[in-house]
Amino acid sequence: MQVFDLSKPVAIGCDHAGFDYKEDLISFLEGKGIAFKDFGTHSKDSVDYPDFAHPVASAVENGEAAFGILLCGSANGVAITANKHQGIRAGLCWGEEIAQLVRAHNNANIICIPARFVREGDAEKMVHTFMTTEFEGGRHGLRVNKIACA
Ligand SMILES: O=C(CO)[C@H](O)[C@H](O)[C@H](O)COP(=O)(O)O
Repeated sequence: MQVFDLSKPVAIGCDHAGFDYKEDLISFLEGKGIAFKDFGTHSKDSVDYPDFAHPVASAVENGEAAFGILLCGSANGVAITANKHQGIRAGLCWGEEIAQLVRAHNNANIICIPARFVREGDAEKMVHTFMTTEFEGGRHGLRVNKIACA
């Protein structure tokens, strides 16, 4: 099922801790024929996660990207950063069920993956689940509508 507008690229970014997983997820997207925009980082050299999380969040926020994938060691840094952006709902996911719930209940538009705490294959499964799960709306829509601050 296509949930996101995949005529737009997927925005993906990470820090040094997420670099290997980002490369794996890029291969995963390529294997599915899904376009992506890689916002870096491009090596395992130590960097600061906000420098990569902000551009990914901006791309999703301004409609340039279908959805976002962010990775760092714990995923807390990228999630906290991305959620500073209006219209961004970035959810920290560590398993397929959480990836399903963050879409179905929270209408998340960025998945944040803790590379140092999940297996690479599980990251692929979570991204697949995230991008194929529809938002349920209903009572969850009422709640999501209450998230934004004026
Ligand atoms: O997990 C992170 C932020 O939430 C980052 O990946 C950092 O890398 C993490 O804080 C660990 O930092 P380090 O410089 O790799 O020791």
